Amino acid sequence: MDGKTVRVALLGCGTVGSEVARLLTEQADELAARAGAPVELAGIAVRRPDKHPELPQHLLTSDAAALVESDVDVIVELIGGIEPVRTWLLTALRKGKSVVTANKALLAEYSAELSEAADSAGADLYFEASVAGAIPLLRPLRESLAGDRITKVMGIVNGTTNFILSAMDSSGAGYAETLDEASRLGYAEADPTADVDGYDAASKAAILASLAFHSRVTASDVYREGIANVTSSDIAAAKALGRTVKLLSICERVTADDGTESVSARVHPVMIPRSHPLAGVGGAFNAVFVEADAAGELMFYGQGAGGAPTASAVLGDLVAVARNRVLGGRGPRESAHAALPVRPMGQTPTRYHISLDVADKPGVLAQVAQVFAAHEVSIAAVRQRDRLSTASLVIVTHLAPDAALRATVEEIGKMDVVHEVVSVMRVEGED
Ligand SMILES: NC(=O)C1=CN([C@@H]2O[C@H](COP(=O)(O)OP(=O)(O)OC[C@H]3O[C@@H](n4cnc5c(N)ncnc54)[C@H](O)[C@@H]3O)[C@@H](O)[C@H]2O)C=CC1
Ligand SMILES: N[C@@H](CC=O)C(=O)O
Ligand code: NA
Repeated sequence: MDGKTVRVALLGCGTVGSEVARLLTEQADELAARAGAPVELAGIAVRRPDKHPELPQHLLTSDAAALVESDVDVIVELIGGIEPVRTWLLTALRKGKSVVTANKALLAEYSAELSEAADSAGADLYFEASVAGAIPLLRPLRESLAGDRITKVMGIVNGTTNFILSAMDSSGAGYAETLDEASRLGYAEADPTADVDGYDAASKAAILASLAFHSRVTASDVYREGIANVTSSDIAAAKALGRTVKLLSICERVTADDGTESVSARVHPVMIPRSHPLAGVGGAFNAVFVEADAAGELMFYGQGAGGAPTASAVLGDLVAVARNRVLGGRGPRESAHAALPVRPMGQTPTRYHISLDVADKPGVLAQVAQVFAAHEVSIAAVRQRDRLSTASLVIVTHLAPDAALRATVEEIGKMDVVHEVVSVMRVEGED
């Protein structure tokens, strides 16, 4: 062992923090060998020390701010949320302490400020656990693909919603009971509306788009729809067409006709063919496709949530920052030099699947088709099935600006011949 001991402060000891504490203790010798110096857990900030008889009592404190200011080299932040964590981490970075965090909500809004603080003091800011849990994804984007031009990053990055959608699809299980189960298993956020309303996936999309396109994309730049409005009708409509419903984060480099580039970053439910590789990603697993000019298509797959998988990514970062300190170097800095603007959702090209119950009489299909034509939306496929007095009409469009598709759906919903708009959902993964 050649370096001096790296002293670590752990902030938060819940689902992920408790696994980090366990692995740090159990694997101390291995971690020291990999880092080049002993990695010592110097203190653990918890809200109520008396509630943690399982932890070494001499390490516990309820004063996280004081622990941050104490003689430690690295802060591992696993509390979550914006404040007071943001202030503590800025203080730590400005004093040259390195930070490892899984806090996507914080990074998606304040990564510029945090990175500047890290740069000015020569400290490291690592956050592999913040997106897709255990899956090595951010370091491949930041480092392995630094020589390529990434065009798209698309995937399932929220374990809780994937767990719920998989259950709805396979067993028809209810939404609320499946969400409770996801919380019990440690997948859901402290406030699970962050998962089901798509905020968590939007934060992750912001982090992914920023890294992939060397730009600054914040969570508020990301178009967001969660799964709260996904109904059993949507699931059934998808099944009837050999598709399934997934909540995807989609980050794309969009090139306009005049050659100018922008970034589209969005989170919403989509229908994808059952044959698509993302369709088979079940439970709390995550999977992300990356497309790059030279590399072509890459797929990253693994456990995206849960204590131990997330702790794996945290410890990987911890070894990296400890090694950097031992060797006297730093990891890669934030790279936002391309500064691409964010394209509004309305101008982003998407495709829709629309299921309608319409009056079963001549000319209805032509009337519906006229509305599409009026909005310059071209239809890729139509399927009609007659029932007693109504017909079911399923329409899949070609790519069109999302605003035009929305306007089409709104107008169709108002037509007298349309009895019900049964399901409307964007489509991905088809030619
Ligand atoms: N659970 C998961 O699967 C994943 C979680 N994350 C992120 O990791 C972070 C931690 O998540 P979990 O462990 O799931 O949350 P958790 O809610 O289980 O743990 C957070 C802990 O922080 C403690 N805490 C709150 N305020 C504190 C304070 N002022 N001082 C000391 N402790 C305080 C809470 O009492 C709780 O024990 C969050 O940022 C979350 O978004 C990231 C990837 C996956
Ligand atoms: N709540 C998140 C946890 C991991 O980031 C999820 O469900 O994916
Ligand atoms: Na990860």
